[in-house]
Amino acid sequence: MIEVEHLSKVYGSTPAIEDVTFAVEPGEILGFLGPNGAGKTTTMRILSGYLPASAGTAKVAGFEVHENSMAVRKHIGYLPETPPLYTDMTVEGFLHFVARIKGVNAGDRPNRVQTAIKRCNLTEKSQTLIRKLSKGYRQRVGIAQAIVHDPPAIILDEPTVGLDPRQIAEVRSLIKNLAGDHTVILSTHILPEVSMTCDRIAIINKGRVVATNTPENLMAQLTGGSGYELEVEGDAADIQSRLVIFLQGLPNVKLVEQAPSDVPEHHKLRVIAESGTELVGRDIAKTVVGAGVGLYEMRRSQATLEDVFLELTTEEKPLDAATDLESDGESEGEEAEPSAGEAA
Ligand SMILES: Nc1ncnc2c1ncn2[C@@H]1O[C@H](COP(=O)(O)OP(=O)(O)OP(=O)(O)O)[C@@H](O)[C@H]1O
Repeated sequence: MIEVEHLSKVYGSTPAIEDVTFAVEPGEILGFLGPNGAGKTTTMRILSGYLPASAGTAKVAGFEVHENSMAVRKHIGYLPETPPLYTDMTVEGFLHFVARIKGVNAGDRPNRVQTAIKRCNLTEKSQTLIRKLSKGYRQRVGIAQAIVHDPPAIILDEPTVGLDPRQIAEVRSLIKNLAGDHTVILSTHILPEVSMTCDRIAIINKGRVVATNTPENLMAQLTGGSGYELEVEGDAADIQSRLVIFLQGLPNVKLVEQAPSDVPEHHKLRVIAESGTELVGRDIAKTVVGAGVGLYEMRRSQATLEDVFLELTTEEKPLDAATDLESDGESEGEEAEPSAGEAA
């Protein structure tokens, strides 16, 4: 449904994205995750047909975004970071207006507008002027304008920014309900957002896609993934010379790390599994006891999405072959300012 190949964008002499490649399957929700300034908005604006790329291609529903930008706008719903709303219109009036400019037939418009209003829980506000709405309701109108023409692909740039926790939960469940019938790309730098909402994640850092995979696979591939955390009691020299060495000799153990502890004789260890393998907890417990060390506590630890994100965006360390990696790309392009009225 969405295919991006070797896409680059340069603003003046500043590269914003370089050689970005990924695909989104029909009905899938892809989380586009990256720190501030990573290039998420730039990629989304190119995909929506509002910004020309400097190099590479992007196709939505089979249409090349630059060559067929009008067709793309009909097949895509776009919610920019700041929804462009005509605040002197009522919710329903604005959605009729957007439906018209998106090419929905006059006969179909009332039905499409009512469907978008219902899906976004806007029924009680449908006759309210947009300027009188709270931020949460405005965001829902932003999503309603993105789906009113029933596009197969929807692109949402930071859809929950500035919302309160209840509104965030509502917007997330709305997005989940859109999947299946629609292909969704959701940009965010909020980690729980992607793990709760998305089927797959593309992590972008400094303009490059550094990983694309399911959240589970990313966590499984992470170096220093799953393992056990131990709290043990004993002489520091014994821990170092015996226990750590014994633990390191167990099958599938990649590394044994020692964390600082405030209490003397009380030590915290982390036993980390080789990528893609599991450790046997019973063997670890036996090893501790066999080394003559007291075992206070032992619990499984799993790499979190935050670990993955920090590892990939702090050091730009690529994952293994199951992850899409991008190579260098060169491009040139023009300066572009965000255009007004992107939704419309
Ligand atoms: N109109 C512009 N002119 C010049 N440089 C720009 C322009 N828009 C973005 N950039 C630069 O391009 C890079 C990518 O910006 P972009 O807005 O795409 O990142 P982002 O991942 O969406 O960030 P954020 O999460 O902060 O919105 C940044 O270095 C930014 O400063």
